[in-house]
Amino acid sequence: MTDRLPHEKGFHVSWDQLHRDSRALAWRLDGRGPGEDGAWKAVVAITRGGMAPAMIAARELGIRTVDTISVKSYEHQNQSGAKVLKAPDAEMMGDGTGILVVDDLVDTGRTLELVRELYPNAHFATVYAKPMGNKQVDTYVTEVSQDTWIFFPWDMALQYVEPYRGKD
Ligand SMILES: O=P(O)(O)OC[C@H]1O[C@H](OP(=O)(O)OP(=O)(O)O)[C@H](O)[C@@H]1O
Ligand SMILES: O=c1[nH]c(=O)c2nc[nH]c2[nH]1
Ligand SMILES: [Mg+2]
Repeated sequence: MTDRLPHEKGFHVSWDQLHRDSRALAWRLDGRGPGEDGAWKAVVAITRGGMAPAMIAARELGIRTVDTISVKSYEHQNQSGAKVLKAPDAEMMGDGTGILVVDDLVDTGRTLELVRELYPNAHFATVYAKPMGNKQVDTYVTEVSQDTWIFFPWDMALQYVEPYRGKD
């Protein structure tokens, strides 16, 4: 996105790390819902990046009702133009009460801002957060600096690298 700072650093997340961090997120949310015994009504993943963390959190918390919201961000000249391409079940969502909305990360906060406008009473959780957007998140696990690009395991592949001293 044009308004993002250049990314000086890279934060590489393996599947194993993502699993551990998503579990840690789930444990922080355990018993904090508005239902009996602090139960949550449902998990809603912001696609696509929120799907793996949402699945892990739903499994940890014993939540079987899982839905998705798809948000597409557009590059407009003067204002943000995020648009919902696919909404979760309206009856289930209501104003968001008891709903755990999960994404992989918050960066500028634009995606969560839009979803928050639609469901103001939902609880917003991400695994990773950058400072620009962290006020949009209720619960997260790890903060990285704004000039860090987070590389997720689904965007990466193992590759051969030359030895430091070159080939024999
Ligand atoms: O805080 P923001 O600046 O809005 O950025 C965060 C969003 O950007 C990425 O999704 P992206 O829109 O790239 O789509 P994807 O999840 O399908 O990869 C990420 O998964 C978050 O949803
Ligand atoms: O893979 C990603 N890494 C990031 O740091 C990021 N910020 C916004 N969208 C992102 N996607
Ligand atoms: Mg996303």
